Amino acid sequence: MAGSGKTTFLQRLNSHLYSKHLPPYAINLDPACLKVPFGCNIDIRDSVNYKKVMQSYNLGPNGAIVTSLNLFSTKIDQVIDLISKKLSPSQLNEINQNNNQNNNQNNNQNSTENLKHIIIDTPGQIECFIWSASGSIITESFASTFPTVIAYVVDTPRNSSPTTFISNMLYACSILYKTKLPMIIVFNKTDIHDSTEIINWMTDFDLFQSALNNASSSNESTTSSGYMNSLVNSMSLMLEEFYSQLDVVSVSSYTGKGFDNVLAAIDNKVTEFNHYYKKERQQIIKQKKKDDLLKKEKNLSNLIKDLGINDNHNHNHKPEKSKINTDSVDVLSDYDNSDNDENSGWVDRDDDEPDYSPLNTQSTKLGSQKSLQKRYQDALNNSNHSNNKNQTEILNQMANYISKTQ
Ligand SMILES: Nc1nc2c(ncn2[C@@H]2O[C@H](COP(=O)(O)OP(=O)(O)OP(=O)(O)O)[C@@H](O)[C@H]2O)c(=O)[nH]1
Repeated sequence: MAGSGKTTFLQRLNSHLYSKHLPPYAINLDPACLKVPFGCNIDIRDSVNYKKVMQSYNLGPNGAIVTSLNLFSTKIDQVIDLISKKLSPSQLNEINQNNNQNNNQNNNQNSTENLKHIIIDTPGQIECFIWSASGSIITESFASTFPTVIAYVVDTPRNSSPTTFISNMLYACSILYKTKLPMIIVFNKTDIHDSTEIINWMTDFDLFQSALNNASSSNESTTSSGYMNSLVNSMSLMLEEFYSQLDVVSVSSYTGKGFDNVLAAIDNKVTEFNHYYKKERQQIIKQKKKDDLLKKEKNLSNLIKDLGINDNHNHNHKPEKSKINTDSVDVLSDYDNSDNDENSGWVDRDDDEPDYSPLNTQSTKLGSQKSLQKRYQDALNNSNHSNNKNQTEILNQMANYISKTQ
């Protein structure tokens, strides 16, 4: 939340880690801030000029933050590479094993650094980072390479009213479900307001309700208080499930109180990330790869159709009967007279319609980039235009171009 003390919190966390001889890798992603009060390894302001973005694209402050982040996100792979180079070989091995990759393994055998924490400051406006495309790209890139934890910094004095508290928790809830990453709620500024009562609201519904009643009775002039109370009450009940997924810490970035608890909570959430979240992420990435391949397959079919060349891929698409295991499950088609019925219940496709059936999607036809390349070549070889040397050459060039760009 804007002004909750994120930058001050990171400044204190940075110095706390230094005092423990665990210097972090610090990144600033807020292009609009005037000054970063801690030493940054990567600062978005070094690569993007926020004021120029505003002028060049004729944007307001928030639009310029989003555009600056968009520009920066195009280089996020380089950022990840740079950080990977700071990792020790054993850390890198662990990451590569977890990600089933072998690349980068030998790049930094000489690295003696033992980097344990990467801290990232983000713009305060939720819509600029969490709900923007570049924000998703940046968080996804980090989360698919390193264990990633979100610290949601709450301005404790400003959240002493139950209504503001619930609105803030709804914000946090939306971030948790959007990013699908483990989250720590950090109650900041406890040097000016104690957070114990607010934290108790998260576990004790009666306490929260009496605080809400007290607040509304002291503010009787508000005509909508009845509606507001019942809404806030139901929301607090709804958020119970959300609270159970959180680690909560109270800190003062001003005095430095509570930062050992922050480190303990981070360790706890990293373990949680490795146990639960990573599996889910890998599933998502796998599904995304499958969807991408399907999309490429569809685009290829459309291209081949547009070029007017023959593609044997879409013919003979009916699955072989022997491949369908009908022994274990009774299906309607069991009652069909399959000998008399030519199609055995399979609907004929148009000649030019690509086959997206599950059987086909799992086959080797969609298995790799190579198979797509082969399909181009086969289609070109079968082309009616094969006699025309020039045209085939052009088609070959196009096929090469497309396979490179995919
Ligand atoms: N008393 C007190 N003040 C704090 C604490 N943490 C931050 N502040 C003050 O809160 C104000 C906002 O802090 P920032 O760190 O700039 O907040 P931010 O969330 O990074 O702000 P944006 O990036 O603009 O959203 C500053 O005046 C800080 O000095 C704290 O623990 N105690």
